[in-house]
Amino acid sequence: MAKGPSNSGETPDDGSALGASDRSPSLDPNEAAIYVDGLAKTFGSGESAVTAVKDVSLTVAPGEVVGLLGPNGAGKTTTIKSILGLILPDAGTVRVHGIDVHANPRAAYEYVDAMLEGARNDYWRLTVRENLRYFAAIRGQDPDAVSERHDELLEHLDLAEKADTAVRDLSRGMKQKVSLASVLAGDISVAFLDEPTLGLDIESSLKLRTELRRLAEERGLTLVISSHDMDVIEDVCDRVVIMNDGRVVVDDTVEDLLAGFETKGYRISVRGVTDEVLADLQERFDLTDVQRTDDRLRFEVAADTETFYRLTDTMEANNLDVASVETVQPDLAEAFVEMTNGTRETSRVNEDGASTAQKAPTGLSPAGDGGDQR
Ligand SMILES: Nc1ncnc2c1ncn2[C@@H]1O[C@H](COP(=O)(O)OP(=O)(O)OP(=O)(O)O)[C@@H](O)[C@H]1O
Repeated sequence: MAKGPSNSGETPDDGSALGASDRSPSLDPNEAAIYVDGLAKTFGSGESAVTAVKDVSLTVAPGEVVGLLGPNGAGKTTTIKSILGLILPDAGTVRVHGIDVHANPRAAYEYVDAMLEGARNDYWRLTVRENLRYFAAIRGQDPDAVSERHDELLEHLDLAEKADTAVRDLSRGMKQKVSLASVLAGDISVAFLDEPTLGLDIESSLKLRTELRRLAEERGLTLVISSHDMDVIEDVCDRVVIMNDGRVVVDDTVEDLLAGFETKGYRISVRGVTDEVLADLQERFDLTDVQRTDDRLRFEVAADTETFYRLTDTMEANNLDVASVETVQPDLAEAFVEMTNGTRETSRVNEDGASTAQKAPTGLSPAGDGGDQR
């Protein structure tokens, strides 16, 4: 079993925060598996200073699976390394299961591990099982005492047959799974996984997603996953945190995030459209991907329900023959691009913050209640 919330007997010392923000995450620091409040970090000084993280607050409940996304340079790695105690922030509090990571790094380290850069953490000359034993041992566990759990892990990750093979002789996808198994071998309760499905074929990727959900649901493992594969995020994560320019710009369930896209799209195919009618439609509606073939016109249109009815009325009034209408659902990849390119992200945190917090099944707050993000 993954370790439960703080059993160290340590009482969080709220006064110890490094200039904690007045915008505190809603989950109690003792209840949260991960508690970050007002995190800030600038590298270098003077003209060459780079502010990597500006004022990041987030909480993750035990057993929750969160996707951490953002474009290059958004501040994800700095945030993760700060939670792991690898970077000392300029300001902010970071706790793992109630333990202040910077005041008590060794105690916090008992609970947390990370697979940050793919399959680099393993010893390629050792066999798969030897790697697991090694990583359990450096976490202070007797490898013989946990061998049954390791067998189970190997079984679930489809690595049992390769248990006695040297890691260097495995395929890239297999190495990736060994890397994950090594992180989990130490019986930690919080894991950061960077691109966990990289190099896996579809079947292995799907199996791994199922396994990650099982570990979260059955063992209460808390996971923070970053991936460029939005399908993985959609499949595995309860919640998505999107960072941009050193800040959290979205903190929401995948479902609510997509539901927030009021304007869905439609793909329409229609006959009998003259150039004049097309010009009129283009002036009145947001048509994209317009293609004409023979007598048929195909286009996409971004429209809420009301606009869609106005469009169908217009088409009817012009005696157009509608051949087909399909809805185009927004997906997470689209949402991500919009949230990190446009201005929408700031309004989402500011306007939706409170209501999202109520809707979220975990009862966690989104990215604080605005504060400096305004
Ligand atoms: N050690 C460092 N020294 C100087 N600048 C740094 C350092 N680490 C990160 N940065 C800068 O801080 C900003 C945030 O970087 P960070 O690595 O946290 O972003 P990221 O979201 O993880 O990006 P990526 O997806 O590219 O890994 C970037 O502008 C980066 O160049």
